[in-house]
Amino acid sequence: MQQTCRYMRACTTHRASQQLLIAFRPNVRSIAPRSPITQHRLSDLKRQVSIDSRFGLHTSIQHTMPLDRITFVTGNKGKLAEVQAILGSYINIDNRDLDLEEIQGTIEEVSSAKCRKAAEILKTPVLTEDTCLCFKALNGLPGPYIKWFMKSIGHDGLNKLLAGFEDKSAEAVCTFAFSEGPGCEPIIFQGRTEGKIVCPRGPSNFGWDPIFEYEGETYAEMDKAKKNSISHRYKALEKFKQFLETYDKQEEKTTT
Ligand SMILES: O=c1nc[nH]c2c1ncn2[C@H]1C[C@H](O)[C@@H](COP(=O)(O)OP(=O)(O)OP(=O)(O)O)O1
Ligand SMILES: [Mg+2]
Repeated sequence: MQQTCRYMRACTTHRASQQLLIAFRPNVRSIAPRSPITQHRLSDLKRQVSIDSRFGLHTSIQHTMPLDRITFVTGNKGKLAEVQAILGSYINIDNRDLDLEEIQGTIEEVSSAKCRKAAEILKTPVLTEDTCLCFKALNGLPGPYIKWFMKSIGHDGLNKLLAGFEDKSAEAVCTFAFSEGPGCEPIIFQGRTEGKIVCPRGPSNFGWDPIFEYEGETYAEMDKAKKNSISHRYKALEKFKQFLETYDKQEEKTTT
């Protein structure tokens, strides 16, 4: 289902500013569905906003911006192909490859930081993604640092990391972050698939696919449609799709 919203978006996460805008402009709606707006008296709101403006908080209104397309920011062709296959019939996907800094931290922190930066640069709704591969025997490492491990030690080295452990189980974790634009706090959608680390089997055209086995088949051995129906990425995108549908309904309700 594609979305065609015909109202303006108030690009602010500040609750009082949202309420004030809605009071004055019937065609302005909050863009922060996760933060319910409480009913304040308008005078209180005005006072709060003027107090806030002394501290430099400000509200920007973007022009009508239908959420019928989204920019997926990634330099990874494998990710892009899967996102297009899973999400392409729900929303139009543009791709940009930006060299975004990936900070150290929890999965959610890394993903949110990437998304905030992308929204600031592109000034448009953005989707970013960060993938982790977590070995149980190593307490979740390499986790978000899997890209650097892959580059330096490859499939063979990743297998050797687990040589001294009985437990070869691993979890693939996919974390999407969506922001509606600069200053809009990212919303996180995560999917996890459990598998185990094995010697490489199948074509080597996407990262660690050949060494991640799920129910007897590596991701690389699987037919693409099958991977896209059980993968960490699929599970995360299912949550994002639900969000898009809920969001669409909320917006329809507020425009009638
Ligand atoms: O389904 C997957 N199957 C196999 N390998 C995968 C998968 N998904 C990501 N990968 C690899 C790519 C990169 O080596 C690392 C994640 O690092 P990550 O920073 O998220 O990806 P990236 O830098 O290639 O692209 P981006 O521009 O979106 O940050 O795991
Ligand atoms: Mg990356």
